[in-house]
Amino acid sequence: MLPPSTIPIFTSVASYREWRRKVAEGKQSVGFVATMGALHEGHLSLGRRSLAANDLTVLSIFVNPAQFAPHEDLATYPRTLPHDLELLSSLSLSVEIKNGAGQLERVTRTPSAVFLPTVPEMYPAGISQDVSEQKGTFVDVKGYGHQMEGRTRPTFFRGVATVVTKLFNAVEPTRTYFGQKDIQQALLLRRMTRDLLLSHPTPENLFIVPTARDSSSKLALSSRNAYLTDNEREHAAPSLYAALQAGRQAWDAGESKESCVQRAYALISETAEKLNSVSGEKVDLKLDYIEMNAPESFDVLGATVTRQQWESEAVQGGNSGDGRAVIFSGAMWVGRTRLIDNIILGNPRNLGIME
Ligand SMILES: Nc1ncnc2c1ncn2[C@@H]1O[C@H](COP(=O)(O)OP(=O)(O)OP(=O)(O)O)[C@@H](O)[C@H]1O
Ligand SMILES: CC(C)(CO)[C@@H](O)C(=O)[O-]
Ligand code: BAL
Repeated sequence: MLPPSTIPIFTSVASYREWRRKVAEGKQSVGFVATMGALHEGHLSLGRRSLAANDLTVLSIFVNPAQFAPHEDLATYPRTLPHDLELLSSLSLSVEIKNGAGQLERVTRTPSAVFLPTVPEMYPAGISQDVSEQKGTFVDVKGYGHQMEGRTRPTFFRGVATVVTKLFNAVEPTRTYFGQKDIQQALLLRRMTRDLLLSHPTPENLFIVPTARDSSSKLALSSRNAYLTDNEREHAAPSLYAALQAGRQAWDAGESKESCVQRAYALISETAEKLNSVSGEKVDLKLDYIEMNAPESFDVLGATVTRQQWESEAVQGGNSGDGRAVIFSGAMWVGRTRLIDNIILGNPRNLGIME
């Protein structure tokens, strides 16, 4: 039984498509936000971007087994559907639009539909989390899924690209919105839409929305933050963003990549030492990686590269010269919770990140 919702919920591709067909007759634009639920302000910020630019907004909630490795947290991933639906019911945005007579009119937009498919609906042939057992059709964005997050989660992007292709095929969005928090995911999906010649959405219509953060600690909002204890959330988790900021300062001051990464490492080590020297609840803080990567290839920057060298090097496709962007990202374990975060060194607009 589904919890009550003021927004229509579609649990099958067929029922969604029937609704979508009627919408298409009215030639209305459809904005789409894909989520795994346990919604928070980060998801809502994506929703608002969609409401601002589209006649209709569809959100999906689907915890995709294919992107979790067998040892990962699929079973315990937070599932909070009633609360998610409440949040979506109170999501609205007042926008000015041109009416049929060409006059400006103020209207209030709210989400139009929630796509809430079951696992068999998304994987009719079944799905194993073990890639060696999988059969059928999968989408692999070759060459872009093994760096950064892909080093620790080698099958993650295959699972993401596969499910997002299915979601795009089902939802047929005009525009779609992904979060900068998962920057590799967003850039890889944009590449996928280009490589697969998708029309719903086109690559230009895949938008990347800046990371929503806790207003005081600056911790990136994330569904998995629900795993954190109060102590971990307050004292340990914010050190990842602080470490990235320390590295940024060094980059801006002209230090080499290696030195920037070391400064970031140092900040996390100091935090870990401090936490372990005070009595009380033990906080187990372990860095997975902190690295700088080129946004076009995800290649790791050379150890001696400085900002000046990076900006003076020519690259194809707009991301060169002043403000040439670098992805500075990291992942860290706080107890049993794996957190990720990133900042863009240089101009985020060079990567098509919204303001
Ligand atoms: N803090 C955030 N700011 C902006 N976008 C976000 C934020 N957190 C998640 N998103 C985006 O919301 C979309 C759905 O993400 P998802 O449902 O996995 O949430 P999540 O908080 O990233 O969960 P997890 O803890 O599993 O990483 C993705 O495009 C993701 O990048
Ligand atoms: C894009 C996505 C919804 C695919 O399952 C997921 O990876 C996420 O929530 O970021
Ligand atoms: N937001 C990314 C989803 C995942 O970690 O599985």
